[in-house]
Amino acid sequence: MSEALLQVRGLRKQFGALVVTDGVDLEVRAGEIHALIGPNGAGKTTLVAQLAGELRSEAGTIRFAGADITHATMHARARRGLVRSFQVTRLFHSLTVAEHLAFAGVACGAAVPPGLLARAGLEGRGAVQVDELSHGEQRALEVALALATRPRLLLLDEPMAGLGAQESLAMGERIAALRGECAVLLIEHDVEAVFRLADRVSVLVGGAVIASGPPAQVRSDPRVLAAYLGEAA
Ligand SMILES: Nc1ncnc2c1ncn2[C@@H]1O[C@H](COP(=O)(O)OP(=O)(O)OP(=O)(O)O)[C@@H](O)[C@H]1O
Repeated sequence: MSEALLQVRGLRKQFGALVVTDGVDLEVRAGEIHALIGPNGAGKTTLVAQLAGELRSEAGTIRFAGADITHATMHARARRGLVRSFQVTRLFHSLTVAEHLAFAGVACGAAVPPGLLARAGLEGRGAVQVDELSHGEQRALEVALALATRPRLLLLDEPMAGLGAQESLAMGERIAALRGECAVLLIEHDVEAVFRLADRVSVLVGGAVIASGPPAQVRSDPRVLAAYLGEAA
């Protein structure tokens, strides 16, 4: 079988005496929706920051699209197509949706893909200032901004957090529509949404991946039931 798009081996991060990720092994295949689940404090957000290049790792290797990117900067990773979504609420409140997208296009030196607003559920909202968008629309814009850079792997850290049931469903549909176009590594606490959406699921517990595979297999894995899903499902 060909090499996975993302190959993580033995990745480790500690803050002072606290070891947060510890020997993480993970593979994400091209075009798949891969969910990363696990209990609070398991190290999911830390791992995503290590993958995106925001946090340096103390040990381990990260290969992406055939290259060793373990020591690459965040920008170098993004140029290769490894991109995380950023919170628009941390960006420019007074800029419009269209202006944000134009910036994202300039930042990655590519034209914004056609139809991006419609695909993000933001059709007709280009002229609206970001601080006038609903929370759900802001989260949708975050995904659209990341997609504007034409990623090969999109890292999404809880894109459904704080959304209502309808908005969550719509976000799930938009993520599902990316399947085959770019790979997605999705951190999500809504276990039902994860098992509906993902092609494969990895379970992070205590800073290490204890199981990885198709949803049905992971869901019935005794180690996963004991360490996490027994309480969540
Ligand atoms: N910058 C930091 N400095 C010190 N400790 C940190 C830092 N970032 C995270 N931690 C600690 O690392 C542990 C893992 O945090 P992390 O946010 O990665 O877990 P998580 O799996 O994403 O949790 P959640 O599901 O609750 O979001 C926690 O104990 C957290 O307090």
